[in-house]
Amino acid sequence: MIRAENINKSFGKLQVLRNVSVSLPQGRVVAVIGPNGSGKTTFIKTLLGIVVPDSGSIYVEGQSIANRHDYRAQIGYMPQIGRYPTHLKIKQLFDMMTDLRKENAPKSLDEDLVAAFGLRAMFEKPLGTLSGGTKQKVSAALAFLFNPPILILDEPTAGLDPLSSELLKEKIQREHDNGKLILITSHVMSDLDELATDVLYLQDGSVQFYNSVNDLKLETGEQKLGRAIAKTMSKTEASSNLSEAIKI
Ligand SMILES: Nc1ncnc2c1ncn2[C@@H]1O[C@H](COP(=O)(O)OP(=O)(O)OP(=O)(O)O)[C@@H](O)[C@H]1O
Repeated sequence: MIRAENINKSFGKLQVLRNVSVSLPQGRVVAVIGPNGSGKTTFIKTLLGIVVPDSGSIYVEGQSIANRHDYRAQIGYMPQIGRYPTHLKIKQLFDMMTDLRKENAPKSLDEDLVAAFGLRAMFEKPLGTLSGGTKQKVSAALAFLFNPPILILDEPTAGLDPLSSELLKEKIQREHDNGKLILITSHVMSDLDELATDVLYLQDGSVQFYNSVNDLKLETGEQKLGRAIAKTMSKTEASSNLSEAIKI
């Protein structure tokens, strides 16, 4: 469970997150969506402690993350672009990560994705020589490796071939069935339609809405998530235009 309270973040004059407050419970797959530059990755990075908010608080399993790092062991993170030391081989990266986690690593590693993606056959390849998609596979396999209760996946299927994308979605679904909290940012609506239980929509750094997928579909009468979101957005815009008009 993650709770964010009144998160604000600016980079110079640009305010990227505005009073973001949300509760993200275990057992949900929350799609974090919004236009390019709306603050999705920045929000995710505040949860991971990579970006420190200017104000507001974040709690993981009820405990504030301020000035702590140990909570990170509960989160598996797949970045939008994995940047790894180029000379390191895949095997060395996995060994290094396992070594770093030694004290709080689980008894058995989750190597489902290592097997599904056939990564073992590439273990001796230096990371700098890998294709973009293969690097994505390494990032995905690492995110799931320590069986964390929370997964944060930034554009997980971008750059993956169709089969690998399906394998990753099947894995996400299995971990959802295991009761994990999974946050996904993606612009691929069909993927989110298959996976998400909830939608957190950010625009200009503010939460426009945070609803369950079922409610969004019921309220709009739309069966497809993309259409349900578009309809919800047009209602939100219409109501904000109306309130602007009333002010005038
Ligand atoms: N470290 C930084 N320094 C300055 N500006 C930043 C930094 N990180 C992000 N920004 C700016 O903050 C805004 C939000 O960026 P962010 O990456 O969070 O958006 P996003 O919603 O994830 O976008 P996309 O859909 O394109 O991935 C952008 O205008 C971006 O240029």
